[in-house]
Amino acid sequence: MRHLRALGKYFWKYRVRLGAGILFVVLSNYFNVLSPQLMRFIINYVDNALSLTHSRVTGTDDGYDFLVKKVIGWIGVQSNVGRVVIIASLIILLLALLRSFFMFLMRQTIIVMSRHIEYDQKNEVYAKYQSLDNLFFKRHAIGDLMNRIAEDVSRVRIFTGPAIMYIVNLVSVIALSVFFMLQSSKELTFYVLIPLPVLAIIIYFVNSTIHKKSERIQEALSDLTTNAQESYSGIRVIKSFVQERSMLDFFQVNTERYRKNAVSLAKTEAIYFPAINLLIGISTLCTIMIGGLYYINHEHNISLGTIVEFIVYVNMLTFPVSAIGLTASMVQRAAASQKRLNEFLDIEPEVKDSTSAKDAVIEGIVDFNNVTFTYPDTGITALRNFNLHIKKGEKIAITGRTGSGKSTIAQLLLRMYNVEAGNIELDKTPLANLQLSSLRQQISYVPQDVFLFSDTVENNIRFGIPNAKKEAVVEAARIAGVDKEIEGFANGYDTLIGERGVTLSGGQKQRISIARALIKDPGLIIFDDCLSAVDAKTEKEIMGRLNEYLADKTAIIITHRVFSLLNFDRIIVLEEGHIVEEGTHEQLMQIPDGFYARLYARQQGHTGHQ
Ligand SMILES: Nc1ncnc2c1ncn2[C@@H]1O[C@H](COP(=O)(O)OP(=O)(O)OP(=O)(O)O)[C@@H](O)[C@H]1O
Repeated sequence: MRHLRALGKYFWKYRVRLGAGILFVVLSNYFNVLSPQLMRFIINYVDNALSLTHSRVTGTDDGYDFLVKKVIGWIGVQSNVGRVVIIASLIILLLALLRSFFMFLMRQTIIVMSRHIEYDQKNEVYAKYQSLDNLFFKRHAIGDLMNRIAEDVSRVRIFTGPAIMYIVNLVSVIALSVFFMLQSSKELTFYVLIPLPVLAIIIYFVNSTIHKKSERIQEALSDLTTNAQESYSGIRVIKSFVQERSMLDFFQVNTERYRKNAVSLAKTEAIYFPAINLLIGISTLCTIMIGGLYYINHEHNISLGTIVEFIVYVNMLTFPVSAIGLTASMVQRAAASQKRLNEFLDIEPEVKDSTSAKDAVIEGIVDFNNVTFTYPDTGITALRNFNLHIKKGEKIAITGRTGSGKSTIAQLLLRMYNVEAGNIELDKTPLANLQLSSLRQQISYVPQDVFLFSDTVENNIRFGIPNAKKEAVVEAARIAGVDKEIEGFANGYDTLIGERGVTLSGGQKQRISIARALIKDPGLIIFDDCLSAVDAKTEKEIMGRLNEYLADKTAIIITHRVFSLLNFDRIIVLEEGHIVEEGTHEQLMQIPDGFYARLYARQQGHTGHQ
């Protein structure tokens, strides 16, 4: 429960709505509890008037609300019994209308408030995601992250909306009806309420069972969703490896678990409502039986009207009391969800701006000084005492075996992680002293694994510069060597990419992603093996155009293909996180049995005929 305290700021923000909502709930219940009193009046009045019971009616004006007293005073002057009945009935109808009107207002305030809070919370969670670093995303599964923004926030909304409404309703309906019951007859109230503690105990136990079972269902459902999600995204692999059957079997194991839990929950719920109805029925029975006996024996001022009044009160309590269990589980679930949200919102990203971080124009001087870096999640040391100094405008190529630490250099330059030992400087300023947004905005990075959004080609290219002109988009596409293909699409640059649009080839995706980086026109550019999916001839052409574009820029190109690196100022060969060969193409070719020379010879053999 204490976790829900975090919602205090939202309740404060929407205090007017909340306050009005609570008032409307109370008012709607107030008008609701007046009608049984009028019923008592009508029955007693008729009973009296017809003298059916030889003037045994007693207590007719006891315990009425002052408003009811006023109404009775007003209609009591009528001489005709039929008119009194009709007018009183019309007033009961009016009370029902008033009640409904305030119920309408209560939904308009409390439920609307809950939607506002939901909106604010979703934005808060999303903003937090954006501020977190790579490490967080490595440690959490996508499904789990999705759940926070969808499932947890909506469970909390069920608390801020319906649950709060039910709680206020329950408290006010019990308080008001018990108050008027006591006004009417203390003795009868006592007997009518006897079953209630039993009811509360049953509700408590059955509800906690329901809660546990619902949690299990939720877990099973979450596994099921993750399972389905993976199958959809990996459908091509599943089909090509002919694993449909085993995936289906696996899915069925999950659905079976879900079914078992759901059936078990349905069985428990099947006991819940009949049990509540039985106890409420017992209350009604007590009213009729004990009230009847009092009435027959002229005891405790009980009239026929009082008995009817109590029956209506008992029925009035049925729904709110039977909703106790549901409300309690809404609160429990919301508390569990809010706990998860609080834990998440309290996470401090390891990579963040220091107070002294400044916004500076990056020229492109790079220094790695004795950098050692170990990935915190895997414990793999990707760079060891790594030193690299790049002058402004220099073009550096990095090659080396897979896993030798090439991509890590890019990740560290973008400050996706903090280094463990040593330091990295840009333009002779330690990375930690540069504002993260400024740093990342001024470095153009093309990652190894391309990601394009389900949007148009044009918007994907201008992603980093949302207001870039169309000409700039086209120019970036031209340098990246993908303009002709885009123009060949039926909708050109407006072609939609992704699930609802065209499926691009790996090479096309890579080049659009390059265009996205080029449009930023930065001082420092990093390409991480981003031409691996294009053929050697296209790569050479693109490299040719890039050379022009890169003239005054610092560039780091990570690649496994070395034949197009001839013009590079320096080529670096990495092995297990440190440099093993370094120099120009000519210099590296001189190293007998060197990694570069062998790689070059091998690739020349493959590409010589192209
Ligand atoms: N995000 C990560 N979390 C944990 N370990 C990682 C991560 N990225 C890389 N590693 C590990 O760090 C080492 C260096 O990886 P890196 O990606 O820098 O190599 P690479 O030379 O770029 O390889 P490739 O040529 O295959 O892209 C590898 O052993 C890899 O398993």
